[in-house]
Amino acid sequence: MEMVKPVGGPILEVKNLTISAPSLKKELIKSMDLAIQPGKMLGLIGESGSGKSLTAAAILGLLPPTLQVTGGKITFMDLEITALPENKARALRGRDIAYLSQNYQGFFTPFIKIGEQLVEVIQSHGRMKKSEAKEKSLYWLDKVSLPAQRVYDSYPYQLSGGMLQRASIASAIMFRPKLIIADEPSTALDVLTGERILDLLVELQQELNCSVLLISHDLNHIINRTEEMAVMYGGQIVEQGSTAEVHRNPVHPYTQMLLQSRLKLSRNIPDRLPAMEGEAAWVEKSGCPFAPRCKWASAQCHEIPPMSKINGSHLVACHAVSAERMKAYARS
Ligand SMILES: Nc1ncnc2c1ncn2[C@@H]1O[C@H](COP(=O)(O)OP(=O)(O)OP(=O)(O)O)[C@@H](O)[C@H]1O
Repeated sequence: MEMVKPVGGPILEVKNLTISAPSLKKELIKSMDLAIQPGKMLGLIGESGSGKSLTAAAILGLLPPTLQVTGGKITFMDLEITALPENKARALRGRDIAYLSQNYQGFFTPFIKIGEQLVEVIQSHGRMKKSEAKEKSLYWLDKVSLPAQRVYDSYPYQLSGGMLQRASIASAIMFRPKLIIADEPSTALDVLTGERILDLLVELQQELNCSVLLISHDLNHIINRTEEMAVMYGGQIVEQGSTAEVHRNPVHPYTQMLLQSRLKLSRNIPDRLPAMEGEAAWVEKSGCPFAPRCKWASAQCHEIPPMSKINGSHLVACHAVSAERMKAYARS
């Protein structure tokens, strides 16, 4: 499939995307706008149930049959993914768009050696002799800092969690994808192994010069590793912009709450961290999704707030952000 990258434009653009569950008469993602620039890492953060994985599934063309895209579109390079027939979407997945999930245990079939599985993946995407496919597999296993030959000859159950996640990364990047969707790739690992996996992802992104959508519920991961970030609540993006700017100047009350409840290294550690009040399931159905947990909520919040520009690429959807406050941010 020939694709042309729009000059100067994003590699992936999600425009006004709405995903619905018709049987439940419910919109799970509402009017979402998101763009990832070539060679950049964008972090998507939100509590459980906010819609991060559904966004990933829609980009991959893998929404369950009970859900539908009922508005908007997703464009990758110059292709409208949301309008692609399944065979074309399948050709895109695993080749131009790679997917990494937290479920590395389920990535490989248990009783087939890793090497055999990698060779099969390579051969399924094009003609290549087995010996060449083996060489390619060993190259990428080595690239993710694994003892290549040993892992190639191992069954999945013979590897540790961190090694398996590295092997799944090798499999995902073997075709030098233009976009990697990493959905909580470190969540199921211990803290240090998880950090190393994220470091590896950043290294590979720079080496391959590809774009990454890093999905996480851990704000530290997003702040430490991404250039742009988007904050999701109840199926909507409530704030987005450069990570440094959103970190320095969080404007949406939800982003502020997330940042306040973050664990930081400090000499003066408080006895108790400020807890985030309420539950992620408290979502306003027809207005600002965060209204039920927001201390600034007013009657106006029964309507969906438009995205307003704070400065540069920094955008926020909040009625409580007054014009004066925006001007003050723009001046700071
Ligand atoms: N097949 C489905 N049918 C109906 N509702 C669904 C379906 N899949 C997901 N949902 C709902 O859509 C919302 C978003 O789910 P999603 O899995 O995208 O959340 P998430 O932010 O990825 O959460 P987590 O961090 O726990 O994975 C949730 O309320 C979830 O219950």
